[in-house]
Amino acid sequence: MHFSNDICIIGGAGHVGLPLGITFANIGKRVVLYDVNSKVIESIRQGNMPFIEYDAEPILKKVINKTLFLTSDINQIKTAQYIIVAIGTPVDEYLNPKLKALIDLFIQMRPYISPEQTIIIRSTVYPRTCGQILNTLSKDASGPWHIAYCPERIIQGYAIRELRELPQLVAGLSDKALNDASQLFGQISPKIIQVSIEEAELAKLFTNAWRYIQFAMANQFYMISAGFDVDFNKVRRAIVDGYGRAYGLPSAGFAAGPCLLKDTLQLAAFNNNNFLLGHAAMTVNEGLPGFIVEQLRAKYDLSKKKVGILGMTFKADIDDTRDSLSYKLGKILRFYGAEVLYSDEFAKDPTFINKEELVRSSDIIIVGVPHTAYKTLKVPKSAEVVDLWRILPEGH
Ligand SMILES: NC(=O)C1=CN([C@@H]2O[C@H](COP(=O)(O)OP(=O)(O)OC[C@H]3O[C@@H](n4cnc5c(N)ncnc54)[C@H](O)[C@@H]3O)[C@@H](O)[C@H]2O)C=CC1
Ligand SMILES: CC(=O)N[C@@H]1[C@@H](OP(=O)(O)OP(=O)(O)OC[C@H]2O[C@@H](n3ccc(=O)[nH]c3=O)[C@H](O)[C@@H]2O)O[C@H](C(=O)O)[C@@H](O)[C@@H]1O
Repeated sequence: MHFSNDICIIGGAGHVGLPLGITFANIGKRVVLYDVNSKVIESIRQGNMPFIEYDAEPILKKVINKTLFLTSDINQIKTAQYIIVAIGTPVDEYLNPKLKALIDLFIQMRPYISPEQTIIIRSTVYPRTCGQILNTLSKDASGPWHIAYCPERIIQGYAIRELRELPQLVAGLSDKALNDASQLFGQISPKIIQVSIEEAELAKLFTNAWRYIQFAMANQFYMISAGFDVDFNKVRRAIVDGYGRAYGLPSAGFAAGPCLLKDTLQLAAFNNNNFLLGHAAMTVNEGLPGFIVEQLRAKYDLSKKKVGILGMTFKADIDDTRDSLSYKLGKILRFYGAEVLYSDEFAKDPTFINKEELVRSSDIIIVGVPHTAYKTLKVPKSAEVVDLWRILPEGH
């Protein structure tokens, strides 16, 4: 069968789908990005990245309407040899994985796909989801379907570089799926690591849970140090100095975003909520804003204070506010009557003020996220500063 396109990415306007599409289009593949968000599609068509992904926009401008195309017409998925699925896979308000959207997508796709196509799941999935998708597609005795799982492992903001640097885990529910997906990703990844579907599903979740737990470790140490009136950063520096076994100890700070917590919870749900370390990490990381507020409350009547939060995104030097802990911090401060000011270098919001104004008008300044621009920000000596990341200049 002849396909007029090489790849169709479902969820192609998202943080995972778009940089991946740009990367394949840049090596000459004909890529169609299919997404339900037609407003964002239009903007990408004009060559504009809808969010920060370093180094992506110049390549987007080069490939758009040449090898990279956008559509909100589901019919287009018929046209591609490979279908890559990169839609979101969140947990719900009861901390359970929301599987329905992904399964429903396959039910919706079913009339437009054929067994000649290779389907690659890129989203992070709850274990055994890939098998369920195969069952869903095979219900009417059609097939055989070729489904691969190739989890995305980039960190947001640096996908263009990391897609070329990171080894790619590849698993298949058929030999053809495994070979096709390995062949495709072999063209952009330096190394293909073939594993079983179950191994790949767990590998992805273990990676994120492991990172989340590491950050929780640092945050717990920070809280113990603070309760003891000791500077955790100094302790950390002393620990890692010349002591290789401790190099992996991160600094303390808000560990948040759309992936680490949600993937830790997916793993917990899969293991019948028997994941003590994962749940403990959630308690520690999600408890950090409250801990900071309690420390401040021990010193001040917050109802008489203006508190400024520097950095509203979920991590440094990007514009994504999804699941950022800075908002939770703001909410708790307001609960205790503080007047709260927000500022960010990248996220746009008409209620935010600029960083200079924020530091000028706040009694207490808390760094939510260590944007590089804060390295040279002059903070009045009179202000109380909470800077877990130690990003502000020394001696404020
Ligand atoms: N953001 C990241 O850096 C990473 C995310 N992941 C995983 O990748 C997956 C996607 O995450 P993000 O890209 O961050 O999400 P996102 O929300 O940025 O992108 C998802 C895209 O899918 C579209 N979409 C949703 N339902 C659709 C449907 N039925 N048909 C067509 N398009 C649809 C949305 O409009 C959106 O543009 C998740 O499973 C996530 O855990 C994995 C590694 C890194
Ligand atoms: C194990 C791992 O490194 N996971 C990555 C993570 O990427 P993500 O874009 O969420 O960024 P991240 O740099 O890990 O940051 C997540 C959170 O951790 C915080 N953070 C980061 C570095 C640090 O030393 N301390 C810290 O607390 C950040 O501020 C942020 O709130 O989640 C991605 C995902 O699955 O979405 C995954 O592909 C990435 O590889």
